[in-house]
Amino acid sequence: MASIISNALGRVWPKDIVKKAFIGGLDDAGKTTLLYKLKLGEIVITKPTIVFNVETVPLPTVSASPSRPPTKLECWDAGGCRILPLARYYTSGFDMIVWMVDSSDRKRLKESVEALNIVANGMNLVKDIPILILANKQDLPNAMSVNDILLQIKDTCKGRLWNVFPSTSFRTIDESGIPSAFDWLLSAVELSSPKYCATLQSVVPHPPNFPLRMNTENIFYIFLGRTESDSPPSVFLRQFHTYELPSWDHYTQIRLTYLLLHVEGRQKAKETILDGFKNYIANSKETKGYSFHATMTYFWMQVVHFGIQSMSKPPRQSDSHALGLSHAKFSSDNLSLPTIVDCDDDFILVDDDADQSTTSTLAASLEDTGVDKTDLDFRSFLLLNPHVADENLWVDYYSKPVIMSWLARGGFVLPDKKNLPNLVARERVRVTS
Ligand SMILES: Nc1nc2c(ncn2[C@@H]2O[C@H](COP(=O)(O)OP(=O)(O)OP(=O)(O)O)[C@@H](O)[C@H]2O)c(=O)[nH]1
Ligand SMILES: [Mg+2]
Repeated sequence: MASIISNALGRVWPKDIVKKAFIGGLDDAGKTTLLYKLKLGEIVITKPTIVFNVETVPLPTVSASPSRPPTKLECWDAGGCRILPLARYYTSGFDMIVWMVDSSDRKRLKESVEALNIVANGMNLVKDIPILILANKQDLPNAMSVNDILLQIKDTCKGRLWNVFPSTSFRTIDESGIPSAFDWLLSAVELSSPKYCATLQSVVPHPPNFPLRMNTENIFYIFLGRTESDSPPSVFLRQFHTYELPSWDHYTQIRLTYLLLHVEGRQKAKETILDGFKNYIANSKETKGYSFHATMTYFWMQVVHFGIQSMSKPPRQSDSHALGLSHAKFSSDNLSLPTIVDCDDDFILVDDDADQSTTSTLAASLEDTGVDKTDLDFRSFLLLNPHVADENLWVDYYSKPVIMSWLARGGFVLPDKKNLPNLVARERVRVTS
């Protein structure tokens, strides 16, 4: 009887989901302060933690997020001084790692990265779980930027889902950067779980540098729905080459851009996308009323590429196999963070991809396997980059007269409002005082 009542109550008031987080970092990084900020909503006076503080706290979320199943975090706040050498004995059964860096302590960044390396890579138990790096104490004037920290840490996190977010406990929760960071982390945890397809409704990350415009959320859900009935990548790419895609809308162009960047690497894909889109519009029956726009095409290529790089994770091996791709092509090296070069078309993220096989070869090889019915990585990409659903994203970068000019249509024109999204732009994601 008791169980019937508890089941019925469970349906009306679903039980909280509890995820387990390992909160690590050097001593003095601000781990305990964060823990009690989450627990009590205020700053407490801390002493160096000897072993662990363990508290279950409500998940801080971005207020604009649609409702997730109620989620709590069981946080294991590890003492930076004494526990890190012993961390390997404790880090089992965790769903995520939160790594805190004191952004104001430039001298100890290397030490922090080395400690993270021990925790993240020194033990099998946490090999696949996502890592959120909090660039903490952003309220201090000399704080290092997210980008400084990201560039130091990227090799340590290679091959897994990770991201760096700015944070401070010395602001209100809404202004602390913490909700966006944990939104990303929970999405990453869900994406790491084999069950994530069933919980899509609960995952709408909001990367802090791309706030969602009104209506984008609805379009985003439509996009997610479309991934379920998408043709396999091989068929889709073949249709692109034979000018037979069923539609030529924003979704189609984003998916094409995503697949081509993934498959060919940025340098080769740049050509395929610019020339290919131009030819497609000229030759397809579905493109009446469209004209090729070089700057817009380039703009979206940059946004999608930035999104792929921000995911910082190669497709799961099983997906690569399902897609009929060689593991070498999708090795984590290929998707490591890019180098940033300053060249004549703004700051560009560059992949030095050695493998430059053509898309049509890929389409053929994918088709040979006959097993590429899933397109999970594009779904993952959408989940972590919902802003790509916003067809008007260019408005933040270009004024209308510039983007509508003949010059911009015929060739690439730099934005007149702000730089194109790139790793450098992440620096601006700072907590303002
Ligand atoms: N300015 C600033 N100070 C912070 C912030 N977070 C924590 N602190 C301060 O940093 C110091 C260390 O904070 P703790 O939370 O004890 O650091 P911890 O990482 O738990 O340190 P251990 O327990 O020794 O590993 C304290 O003086 C905090 O008040 C922040 O966001 N901004
Ligand atoms: Mg502590």
